[in-house]
Amino acid sequence: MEVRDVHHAYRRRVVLRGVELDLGAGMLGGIVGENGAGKTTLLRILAGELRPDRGVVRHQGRFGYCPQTAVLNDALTVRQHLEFFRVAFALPDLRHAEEIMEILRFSEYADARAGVLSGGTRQKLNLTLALMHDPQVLLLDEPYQGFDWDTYQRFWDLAAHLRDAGRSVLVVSHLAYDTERLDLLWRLDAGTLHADAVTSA
Ligand SMILES: Nc1ncnc2c1ncn2[C@@H]1O[C@H](COP(=O)(O)OP(=O)(O)OP(=O)(O)O)[C@@H](O)[C@H]1O
Repeated sequence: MEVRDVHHAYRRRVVLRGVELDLGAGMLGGIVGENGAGKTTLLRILAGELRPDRGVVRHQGRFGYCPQTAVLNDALTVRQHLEFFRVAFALPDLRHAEEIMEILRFSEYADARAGVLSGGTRQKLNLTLALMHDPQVLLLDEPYQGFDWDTYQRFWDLAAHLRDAGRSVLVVSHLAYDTERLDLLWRLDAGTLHADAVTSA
C-alpha cells in the first residue's frame, strides 16, 4: 500500500496535512495517535470510504476494512451475516470464515442474533466479516475493543499469521500496547505520520 501527500479537512477543521505511508506485503504496521488525531479519518480514506481533498492511495488486490463500530443488523444471526457477505464477496463457501470463528472462539454463536451478542462478540463478528475473503491488505480500526485478554492475544497471533502469509496488516489504535508485535509503527500527530520506534512496552 502506498499513500502520497494525503490532505483532508472537515470544513475548516484541517485533520490530515500531507500523510505519506508505505506498507509492503508481509508487513504488520501500527498507527497510534491521540483521540481526535485523525486516525479514523485516515483509515476511511485508505478504505476508499472517504475521498481525500488531495493525495493518492494505491493498494494492490483485495482489501478488508474493519471499522471502529460494527455495522451489523441486530435482527440477523451471525450465520446470516456470514452468508450475506459470502454472496457479496462471491465466495464459494464459508470455510475461511469458520476458521476465523474457531480462532476467535465464537463458533457457538453462529445461530445467535447480532442484537443479543455481547460487545466483544459483536467485535469478533465485525473482524470476521473484514477477514473472511482473505484480503491482501487489511485495515483494522481499534480491532480488539472489548476483547478479553485471551482473545486479545489470539487477535495478535492471527495478525502475525496473516503477515507471515504475505498480507499487509495495518492496525490503528489510540493505545501503543504491544508495539513489539509490529514491524512498523507510526504516530499520527498534527496531521502527519511520524515513524516511531518499535519497542517492547
Ligand atoms: N464527519 C465529520 N465531520 C466533521 N468533523 C469530523 C468528522 N469526522 C471526524 N471529525 C473531526 O476530525 C477530527 C479527527 O477525527 P477522527 O475520528 O479521525 O480521529 P481519531 O484519531 O480516530 O479519534 P479517536 O481516537 O477518538 O477515535 C476530530 O476533531 C473530529 O471531531
